[in-house]
Amino acid sequence: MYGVWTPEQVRAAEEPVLARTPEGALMRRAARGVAQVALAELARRTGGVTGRRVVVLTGAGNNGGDGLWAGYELRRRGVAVTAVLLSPDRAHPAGLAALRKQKGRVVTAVEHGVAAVDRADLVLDAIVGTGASGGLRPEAATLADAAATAGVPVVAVDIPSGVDPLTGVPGERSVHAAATVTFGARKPVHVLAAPRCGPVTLVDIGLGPELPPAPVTVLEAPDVGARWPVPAPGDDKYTQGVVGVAAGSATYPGAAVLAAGAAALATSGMVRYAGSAADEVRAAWPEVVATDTVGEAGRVQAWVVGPGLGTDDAGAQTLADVLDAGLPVLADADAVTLLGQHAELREKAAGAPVLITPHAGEFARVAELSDDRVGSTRRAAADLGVTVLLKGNATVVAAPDGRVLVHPAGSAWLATAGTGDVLSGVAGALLAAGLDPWWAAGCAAFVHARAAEIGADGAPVPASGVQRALPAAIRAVREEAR
Ligand SMILES: NC(=O)C1=CN([C@@H]2O[C@H](COP(=O)(O)OP(=O)(O)OC[C@H]3O[C@@H](n4cnc5c(N)ncnc54)[C@H](O)[C@@H]3O)[C@@H](O)[C@H]2O)[C@@H](O)CC1
Ligand SMILES: [K+]
Repeated sequence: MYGVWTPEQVRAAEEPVLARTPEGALMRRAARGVAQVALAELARRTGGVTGRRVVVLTGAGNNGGDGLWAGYELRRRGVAVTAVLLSPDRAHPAGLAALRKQKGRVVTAVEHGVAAVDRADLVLDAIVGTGASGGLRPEAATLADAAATAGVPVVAVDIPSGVDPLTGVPGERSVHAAATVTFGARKPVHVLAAPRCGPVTLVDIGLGPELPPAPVTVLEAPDVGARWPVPAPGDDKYTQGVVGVAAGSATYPGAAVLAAGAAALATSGMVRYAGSAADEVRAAWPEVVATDTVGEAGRVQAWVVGPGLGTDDAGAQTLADVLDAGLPVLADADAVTLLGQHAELREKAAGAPVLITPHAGEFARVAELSDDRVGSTRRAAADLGVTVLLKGNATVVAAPDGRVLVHPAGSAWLATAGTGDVLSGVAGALLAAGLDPWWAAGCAAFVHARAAEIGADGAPVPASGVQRALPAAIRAVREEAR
């Protein structure tokens, strides 16, 4: 796992390091890291570096300074470098002088910049970094658009300009980077808007000892694989955790089949099903023990409740029964809507080991959702007293105690009907196996996204295909944990 820090925290950590290092040393180190990635990209894409053309889109602040110093490093390796100054009188003086001394070309008129971009092999986006506010201004946007139109790859310095460093929300016009080089610590944009950043390289500038505990964690395959519950020699079907699924209806049996099947594939304990889709569940998954009501279901260690449940009185009663059982509960879909509608259900859930898994629309029924998805999820978890998993291309998970993780999906194949039901089955099975809700949510989100990639393999995959790929995904993360 690795951490992500806010731009404000990174700035605060930089201060003491800047104070004890010679002037400009940090920026030089950052710039060398940028140049290294740029050289590797040039070599990979064009087969060489000497004589290749790189354009540095240069803003007014230190991000522009990084770009100019990177341009200087590239000149020293024989690259033809053109810097386009967006604020000529505020360009970083030392960086500009260094580039000029190495005979780098410097232009200020946007049309000259566009012409240079059109002919470039690579563009460095040093327009704006963590000092950003809002989307790109018109001149910068014209240059970024020129790179996109000409198909010239962009390496972003620190962050893709025009994308909010804290929330990852792109402004009206912003940079699409093929790769990003960041300094000192990863920032939220790198995981919340991962597709905008491309692969992120982290350059060490010595901030480590000055950084506070990471406010956001990102899980990696070994973290998930090492925690995935598998049977030990002394286990039987009960000791590994029995998960109950109260989902689906005669009208929507699919949700029940997807959730119960996913639970059966996720862990090797036992799955019980309670609801009016019992026949369909039994037909698809003969190993699931199906009954018509929660009361008849028998003992379980956790409940999955909500997908296809309905939001009528019967649905509310089922959710109340499940919450009254005092076991870990995964509440999804209609169960989230019901929580939004009934204060007494929210009271039952508060402080209990409950995990809710809303998409943005469902989230808005239980809490306020702003552009700051991490902040909104953290607040919702604290206010509701439950662990919250906010779905999206980047999944955000927050526990009431303040722990937050983000899982960037890596692909968008999960954007299809029914995948949420699969996720709820997996997360519920992990709750039944004894994982705490935050870990259950994080591990489920990870394996779910991996299953989508495996199931899709380059072509759209339906939810049942994601479900089928769960064993391969679990196998892969367990393998990586070895
Ligand atoms: N503090 C340090 O010593 C280090 C800073 N580093 C770099 O410094 C950056 C932060 O530098 P700054 O604080 O100077 O801020 P930035 O360079 O990110 O941006 C500030 C400037 O950009 C302009 N600006 C803001 N929003 C804009 C927008 N939407 N479009 C166009 N221009 C916009 C502002 O007018 C301001 O002059 C980091 O991202 C990183 O690249 C690195 O060199 C590492 C060391
Ligand atoms: K940038």
